[in-house]
Amino acid sequence: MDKVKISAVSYTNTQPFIYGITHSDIIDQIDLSLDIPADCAQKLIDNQVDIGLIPVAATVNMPYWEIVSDYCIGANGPVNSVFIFSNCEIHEVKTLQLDPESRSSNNLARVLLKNHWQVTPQLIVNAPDYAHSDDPDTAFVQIGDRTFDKKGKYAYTYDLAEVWKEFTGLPFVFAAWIANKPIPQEFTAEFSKALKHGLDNRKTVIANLPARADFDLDDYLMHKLDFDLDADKVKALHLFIDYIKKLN
Ligand SMILES: C=C(O[C@@H]1C=C(C(=O)O)C=C[C@H]1O)C(=O)O
Repeated sequence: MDKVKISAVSYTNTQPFIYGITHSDIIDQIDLSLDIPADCAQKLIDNQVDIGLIPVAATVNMPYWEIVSDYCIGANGPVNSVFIFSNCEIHEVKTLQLDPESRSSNNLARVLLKNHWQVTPQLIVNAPDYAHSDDPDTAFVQIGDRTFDKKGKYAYTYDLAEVWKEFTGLPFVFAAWIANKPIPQEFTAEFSKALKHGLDNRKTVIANLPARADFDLDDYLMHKLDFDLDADKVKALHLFIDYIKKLN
């Protein structure tokens, strides 16, 4: 059988899954690549891979997709790695610079700005520096490890999973394991077991990560991230997709 091609997110949030996959026999059946979230999505859309840990917002452009496994990159309340940082209070924002590596959080920011905060800033997709502007009315979507040392560096900080929870009462799913074609059940069952193995060994994963003085990796991987794709998260995923479709 050909190997199953899989693209996973190259950030710290995915390290438990990578540990589980690479410490299970299923690794012999997998051709694994690590990519930024936007590229995970593009590879799945372009059929360069069969399964991706892709930003759920990217499913909006896919003719066929199915969820693989009961695991995801989610949060039930603050996630501590997905923010709008801003030079001004959120209601004053005139320009929003998007994060080029994101698909879900850029859309989550737009959904919350429109429906929760009720402001409609101009969007900048390819800012010269996505993380910086001297303009006093500019805000920035930022995700992943690049945010770990950023809190306190901007005048205002908004954790987008926390604001989504205030807005909907629900957890949030940033990325899920999604296939662009039907995957044999024998494979998905073993793949799920490998993912669970990684989650069960998070303490080992954390011990193996380079320690950081500026970020609590244990709190992030054990508490802030919520990896279980439970019924509330599936509900949130579909609600989010509905909001995205109503954006324009
Ligand atoms: C929690 C996070 O979730 C992520 C956010 C994503 C996005 O905005 O498209 C995609 C994958 C996840 O890595 C994060 O990266 O900090």
